[in-house]
Amino acid sequence: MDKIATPKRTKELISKYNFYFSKGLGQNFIIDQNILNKITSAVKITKDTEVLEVGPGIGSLTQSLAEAARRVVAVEIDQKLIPILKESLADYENVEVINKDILKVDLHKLLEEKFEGKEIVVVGNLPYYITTPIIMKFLEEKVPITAIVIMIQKEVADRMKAKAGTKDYGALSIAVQYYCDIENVMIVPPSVFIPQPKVDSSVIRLQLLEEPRVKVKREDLFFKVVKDAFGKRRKTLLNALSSGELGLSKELVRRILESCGINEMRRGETLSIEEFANLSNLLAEEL
Ligand SMILES: C[S@@+](CC[C@H](N)C(=O)[O-])C[C@H]1O[C@@H](n2cnc3c(N)ncnc32)[C@H](O)[C@@H]1O
Repeated sequence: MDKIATPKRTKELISKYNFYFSKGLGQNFIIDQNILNKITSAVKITKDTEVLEVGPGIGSLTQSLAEAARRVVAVEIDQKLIPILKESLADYENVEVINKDILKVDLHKLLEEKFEGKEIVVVGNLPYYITTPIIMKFLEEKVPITAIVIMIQKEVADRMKAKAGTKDYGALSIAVQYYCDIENVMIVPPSVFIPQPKVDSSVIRLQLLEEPRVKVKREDLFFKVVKDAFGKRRKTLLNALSSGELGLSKELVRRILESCGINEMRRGETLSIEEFANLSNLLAEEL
């Protein structure tokens, strides 16, 4: 079948199958082939590239990916889309569609079963209601992937990229920057989707680092310190860390901050990822 990313072809397919959009599943389909071409080129496909696509919808992006990549496995939760995908992807022998919730998939098993594993890239115009859980699942489970190329709400992309001391900087910035380098691909207006979302979207490429950006003694502790520090943004570090889930005493927090050379009156949002690592490493020795 020829390319379906035009308003006319998309509407034809949707009406042929009596498909109705589910807002709850974050369904906004791209109807502009140029955008799909740019996403596909951001995947930086080589002869070894295998793609795991999250949420193929009616298969518009899947078509472009399948033309360039060695293999595409697309995981779609909505059973109503499966017959449409069968039709739109009928000509692509290197595509497999799996009708599952990506959050419930055993990713290591899936990758092992479906791919050769030389270079796996996760790609998706993600359902916005679960963007962060999806990305964090891939990162935290340490799935052997090279990169993640995703379209997400611009506001969420801004938070991922944010640097210390800015208003967007938070636990999400640290979590993503701990595992990845982040590259901007483009900003996408609502007009290229049906139905149109209310906000701008961003396409970004997360390039997985070979080693996390900073060395930490205990990863769980590092992320707990980050969580507590940002939990109460208006509090000083001393107060935030001594009233957080870690249950640390003021005396201990004061001593650790002093050993790290961090002023206790600073707020979590001013600490760099290196400072958080330093702090959690000293704490690891005391707990
Ligand atoms: C924003 S749409 C993108 C559709 C298509 N890739 C495009 O760009 O036109 C998000 C897609 O993710 C699917 N989806 C939502 N939640 C999902 C989940 N938990 N697992 C897998 N797919 C999901 C939706 O049904 C929808 O098809």
